[in-house]
Amino acid sequence: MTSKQPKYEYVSSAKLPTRWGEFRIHGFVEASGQEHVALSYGEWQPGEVVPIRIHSECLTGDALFSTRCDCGFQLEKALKNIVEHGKGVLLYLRQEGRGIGLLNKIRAYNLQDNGLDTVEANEHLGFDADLRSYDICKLMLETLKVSKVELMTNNPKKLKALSALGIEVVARKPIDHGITEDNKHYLKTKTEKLGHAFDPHLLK
Ligand SMILES: Nc1nc2c(ncn2[C@@H]2O[C@H](COP(=O)(O)OP(=O)(O)OP(=O)(O)O)[C@@H](O)[C@H]2O)c(=O)[nH]1
Ligand SMILES: [Zn+2]
Repeated sequence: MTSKQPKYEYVSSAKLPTRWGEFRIHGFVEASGQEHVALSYGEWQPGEVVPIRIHSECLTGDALFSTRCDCGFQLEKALKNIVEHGKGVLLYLRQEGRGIGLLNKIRAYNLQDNGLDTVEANEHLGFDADLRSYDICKLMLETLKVSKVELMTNNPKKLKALSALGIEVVARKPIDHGITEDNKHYLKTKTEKLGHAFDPHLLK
């Protein structure tokens, strides 16, 4: 008899107090060994619409205060929104650099310092513009008993990916927070080439 190994595993959870309130952190691991975490706040009934953010790892923006991108600002805003709303989930996916990894992202930044845009830089290095997968979100949300969501994002790919996984996306909440002179060009490129829904007035 053959038994199919689960592709992902839920490992454990613990309290995670933050500057904005006390979350719970949940650990997940993929068969490849890649680790991810989810932060949950508050409680909900089965079938209730829960505000969520799917955030891809950005060490430079999330932890090192970089203003080259909007990631750190969005992360902080998402956690604040969740606490203000009284409930919600942050899925923190460890797919740094849109899936190319930290050191390749630094290579891509170097190319951008020399004139390429964020998409051209990825392509110059031999990668697609965006290598991320959102498949693990299904297990993470199932584990947290979330089936209907309001998604904080400007990225249409995340909406499509969740719907394809059978998660009902009831609404999109824009998260256009953290636009700086350092990241305007990057955000414009994401709007023009990757389909992000940014209000063009904000990027002038
Ligand atoms: N390859 C590459 N990755 C980048 C660059 N700048 C930021 N990133 C990565 O882009 C990802 C941004 O992820 P998210 O915060 O989920 O943002 P998003 O896909 O733009 O979608 P929303 O913020 O939800 O609208 C992170 O993994 C960053 O590390 C870059 O110039 N090149
Ligand atoms: Zn970033």
